[in-house]
Parts: sequence; C-alpha cells; structure tokens
Amino acid sequence: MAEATRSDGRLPVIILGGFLGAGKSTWLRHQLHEGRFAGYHLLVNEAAETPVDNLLLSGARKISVLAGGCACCAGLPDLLATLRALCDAASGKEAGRIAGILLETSGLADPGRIAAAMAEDPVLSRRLVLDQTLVLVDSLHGVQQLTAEDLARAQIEAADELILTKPAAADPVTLARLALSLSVLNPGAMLSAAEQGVAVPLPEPVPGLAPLDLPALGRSEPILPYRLDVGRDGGWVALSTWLSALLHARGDDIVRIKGVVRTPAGRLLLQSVRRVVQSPEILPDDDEALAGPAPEEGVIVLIGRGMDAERLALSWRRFGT
Ligand SMILES: Nc1nc2c(ncn2[C@@H]2O[C@H](COP(=O)(O)OP(=O)(O)OP(=O)(O)O)[C@@H](O)[C@H]2O)c(=O)[nH]1
Repeated sequence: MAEATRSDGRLPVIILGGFLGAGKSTWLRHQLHEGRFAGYHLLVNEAAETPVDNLLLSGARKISVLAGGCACCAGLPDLLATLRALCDAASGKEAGRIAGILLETSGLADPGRIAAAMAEDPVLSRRLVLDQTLVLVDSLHGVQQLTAEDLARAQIEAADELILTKPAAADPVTLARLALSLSVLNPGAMLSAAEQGVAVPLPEPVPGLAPLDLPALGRSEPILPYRLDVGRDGGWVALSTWLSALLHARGDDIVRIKGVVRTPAGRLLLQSVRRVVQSPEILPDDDEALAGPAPEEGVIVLIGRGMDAERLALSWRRFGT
C-alpha cells in the first residue's frame, strides 16, 4: 500500500527538470534503486516521438511515457489529460496505491510553465499539490548553457532544489563558479551535488571567485528533435564514425543524440550530450525487462537547432551504404 496522500486529499507531484542530457534519468534510476519514490507513478516526457528515457527506469513500478511533445508546450494538453486520468485512478480503482506523481520532463521543458498550467487547471488545482521542483544542472555543460540558453536559466529559476550532476569530471574552479552562479540566480533553492545519482559534497567555495557574468539573451532558433532511421542491420562501425564526424562538424548545433541500435554486442542505448559521446549501455534483449514501451531499434533522435531531416538522412545514406 502506498503512503497516504496529503491530509486535504491532494496527491503530491514532483517535477524533475533540467536541460537536455543533464542526467535526469540517470539520477532518477539511482533513486528508484535506493527505494525512493516508492508508490509514485512516474510520467516520463520526451519531446521526440521515439522514447528512450524510460529504458533507464526499469526500477519503476508504474510508468507512463508522454512522447512526441514537450510537456510545457506542445505536449501540455496530453500531460494535463494524463494527470486528470491519474487523479481519477487515485480516487477510484487505484485508491490508496498511488503515493504521488513524479514527472520527469523533457530537457526542453520549463518546469515553471508546467507548474503554472497545473495551478490554473480547475480540476488539477483541487486534486494535486506541487510538492517539489527538482532541477538538475550538468556540471560539464552548465556554464555554456547558462551563458547561451534562456531556457536553462528559466529551469534554474523554477527550482526548489538544484542538483549539480557529473561533478567528478568537472574542473573544480569552473564547478565552484557554476555553484556560486546558481545561488545568485535562485538564492532560495537548496543546492546539492550528485555523481551518477549518488549524493556527493558540493565544491569548496573559492575565495574571491565571482559568479558568471551572464549576458542578456535575445530570441534564438528553437531546439527541435529530428528522427533519423539508421536501419536495423548492423553497420555499427559506420554509424559511430558518421556520428563522430557529424558531432565534429555540427556539435555546436546538436545538443543531444539518443537512440537504440543493434550491434554485434547486442542492442545498445546510444547517447551523446553536446560533443561528449557516452559509453553505450547494453540493453537486455527481453523487452519485458524494460520499463514502458519497447524501444524502436534502428532509430536515433538528434535534438538541436537548424538541422534538416532530409539532409541528415541523405548524409547517413551516402556514408553508411
Ligand atoms: N559522468 C557522469 N555522467 C552522467 C551523470 N549523470 C548522467 N550522466 C550521463 O549523461 C548522459 C545523459 O544522461 P541522462 O540521464 O540520459 O540525461 P537526461 O537529463 O535524462 O537526458 P534528456 O532526457 O535527453 O534531457 C548519459 O550518457 C549518462 O550516462 C553523472 O552524474 N556523471
């Protein structure tokens, strides 16, 4: 049986946000492994139509995937409808079995807009209470994101708690400056750090260090997901070489790549954040062992600015065949 909801009967909601590739699924996977959020219904939102993040969350008991639209804008109607359905379930057939709802947003979402939409919805505002907004900040890319992306700043401003991810590989002074800048941008938020989801100490403050001098930002081209069909019949070496070349040439525009491909070693979950290509994760061959919908093999999603899906496909076909 899940813990009881609030004394006023409202179901607590936790929003887990952060920029593309900040480490939301990785952090959440560790918390689930540690038994946190037991009884919570997980909602995993991805802007792309080909969901991947759920593959990391096999520790979840109940999970719904909202793919094909960011939950703060194009996917908002879908999110609100799902939240209403969960409220109905929590007071009906699932009564006493849902302790709360945890929404892992897409990396393109502003959690503040989601919170506002929930508060403005006449049904949800009576049945849900926003318990916490956790926002993860990538120690390796946070300075660049804060300097160039309005969205990264909005996410930080919306947080009750900020968690610096990937601190182990970050330069200590850059990390200390990032931490200082976060506390200037959102002085009310609790700040902590976690490596692969495990809490670690914050960087030591550096005497005399100034926070980042953040420029005013104008409107920039939107960041969008692009789907690329790379086929299911191997070609792994060609694909990894092509992706490396693509990141070399267009790494400033491509913020994130993820997808599931078949290789001689099994199916791999492939990921990159900016130009950093992560070591691929081998997925079990049994779809039943994975949370949420089965992955679409041979499809990768590139998330970035100013790309052309047809030109990407043409470039891959020329290279990979
Ligand atoms: N070294 C290190 N790598 C991490 C850490 N957290 C996440 N990563 C890596 O960063 C990449 C992105 O992690 P995810 O957890 O998928 O990030 P996300 O925020 O869910 O990504 P999106 O949903 O696409 O925005 C993966 O390759 C992770 O292995 C960390 O604390 N340390």
